[in-house]
Amino acid sequence: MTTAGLAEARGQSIPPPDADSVPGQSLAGLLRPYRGGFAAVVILQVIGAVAGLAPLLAVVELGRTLLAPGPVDHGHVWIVVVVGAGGLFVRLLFTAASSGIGHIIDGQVQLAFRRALAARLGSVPIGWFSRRRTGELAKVVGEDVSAVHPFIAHAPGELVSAFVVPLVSLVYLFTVDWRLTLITLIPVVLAVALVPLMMTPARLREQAEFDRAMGRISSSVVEFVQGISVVKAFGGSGRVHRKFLTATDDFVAVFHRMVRGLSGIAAGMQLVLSPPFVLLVVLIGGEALITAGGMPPADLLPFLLLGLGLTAPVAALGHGFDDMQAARRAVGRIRDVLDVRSLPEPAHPLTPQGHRVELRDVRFGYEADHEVLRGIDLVLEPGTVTAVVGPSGSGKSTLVQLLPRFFDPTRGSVTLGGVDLRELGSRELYRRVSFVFQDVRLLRASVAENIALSVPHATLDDVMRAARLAHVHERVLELPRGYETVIGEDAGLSGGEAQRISIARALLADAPVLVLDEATAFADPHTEQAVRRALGPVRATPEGDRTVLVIAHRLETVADADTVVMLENGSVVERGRPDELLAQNGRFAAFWRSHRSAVAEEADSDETGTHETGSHSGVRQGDEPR
Ligand SMILES: Nc1ncnc2c1ncn2[C@@H]1O[C@H](COP(=O)(O)OP(=O)(O)OP(=O)(O)O)[C@@H](O)[C@H]1O
Repeated sequence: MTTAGLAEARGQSIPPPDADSVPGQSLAGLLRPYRGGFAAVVILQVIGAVAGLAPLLAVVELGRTLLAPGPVDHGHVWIVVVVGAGGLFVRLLFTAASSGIGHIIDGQVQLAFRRALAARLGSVPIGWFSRRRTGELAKVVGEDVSAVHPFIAHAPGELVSAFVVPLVSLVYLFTVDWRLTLITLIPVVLAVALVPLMMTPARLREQAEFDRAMGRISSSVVEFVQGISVVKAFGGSGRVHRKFLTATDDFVAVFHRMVRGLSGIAAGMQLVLSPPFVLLVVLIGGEALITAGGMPPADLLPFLLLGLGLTAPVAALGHGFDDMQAARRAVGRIRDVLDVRSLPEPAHPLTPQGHRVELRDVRFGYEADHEVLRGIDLVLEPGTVTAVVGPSGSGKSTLVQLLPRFFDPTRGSVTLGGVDLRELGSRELYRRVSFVFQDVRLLRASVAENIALSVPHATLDDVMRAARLAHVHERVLELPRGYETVIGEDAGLSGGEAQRISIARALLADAPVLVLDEATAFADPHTEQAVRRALGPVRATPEGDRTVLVIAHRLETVADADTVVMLENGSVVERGRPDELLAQNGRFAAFWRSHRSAVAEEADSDETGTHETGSHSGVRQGDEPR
């Protein structure tokens, strides 16, 4: 059973979000409210960029005035100096304002992204989490959202200024001398001409190989880190280490190939955009025009000063390219999460009558072309325990997860008290259905809070009563701060203890429908008693007899069940009372016999001391409460 325990904690405790609080927003939709802000950033940046030309033009004008024959016009010089200084001041003021607004918008956009992601994560099917690692989701909400920073805070302003300044300069230079302007553009034209050479199929193939080689390194590191205990215990470190070395060697080869292909073009680009080359072109062209074309020497000055700025757009496109690529990939991952379909909430929720559970021709597959449940018909009567048994992979976990609506069936329906679960509000659903699965998730909160997740107003007496029923009270009292002990901080719990806390949680919730996956990994006597307590004989709840569905692993649970359902390959192959099924000597009887001999063998090996306890498997403790 793989379902994230996060789901368990959520299902029993955190109120599901209201349907209308879940925004079905796309990225464009999220950015729409900031259109005005982006416009302000761009306008302020344009004004700042244009004003920034004033000091340069002032220098040009000063040069011309001072170099002109005849007496110097001091009044004119002063005006030019003041205009230049004023331009500089305006530039600083407006670009600072533009950058400030850009950063404020960035903060707001990041907050909006994180809120949208949180809302979406709160509304996706709980089962969706089972296929994702917590770290992967934390990366999307944390790092990936932060990675949009250059995209939102810097790109609009920087790009605008990188294009506006050369454009205005060009217009001005054309008015001075159109011939030298065209000559000054030669480096830009050469640089642009080199760009297609970076995009040839061979270069793109090398880029793709580079990405793949990076991916191989990352996955070999992840494999090593995640499986470090298994790798160490089973001596596989050599193999994993070799895999890492091969991945890095591969990467070096791919990187060399890519650099060899690109280096000539990149060097050429650097050369033509470099200030010495630009100045050389301007000087050679200017000199030719002065001597042969009759251009006044003072007119060379603006080209020397402004010519260097003309290459800025090309440089700007290259500069920050990696950041922008990273931001694009991050935005893609954010969009993937925002695009996950929410579990629809009914517009007009219905109220179930009683808590009879019925599955009618239920079909379900995680992938479209592979059905895991193939037409299940099942009725769970109140006051009865139904045990699901079957070989590994037969679909037991998938089946029971449909009751707390981890997924909706792809065909057929699951009803509770005559109401399709899809017509039931999720608050109502989790009030009526509680579950204890193997993958227990305890929050980094006190023991009392962990038990009272689903009933936040429960008194300490209620909590202790539930803990006693779940046979964990004595153990809690031994913890450093009793019920106030913060799990994962003040103390850790064994797998069985965590399982019992989770059972106490379900017992306190006292929901009329209980779904339980009996964990054999924590088969200590206390946990077994807790499971037995959860299954009965105290089956009555304030709302009538409890309906229980259990994935049974222990023979006692199977024998005590009212009904046994034998699953094979996603279909019910036998069902009935356990003794009757045994008497029929069919599939269940065969399964029972092989199970019993396996248990006997295990007991023998226990006696010889070779039994594995697996005490911590499937338990995550000390997660931050949400
Ligand atoms: N999250 C998932 N994504 C894709 N396939 C899944 C997922 N969870 C289970 N499956 C597949 O669905 C099938 C049924 O799995 P399920 O866990 O329901 O069986 P099970 O009877 O509970 O097995 P076990 O007793 O080993 O826990 C298996 O083939 C499994 O690989």
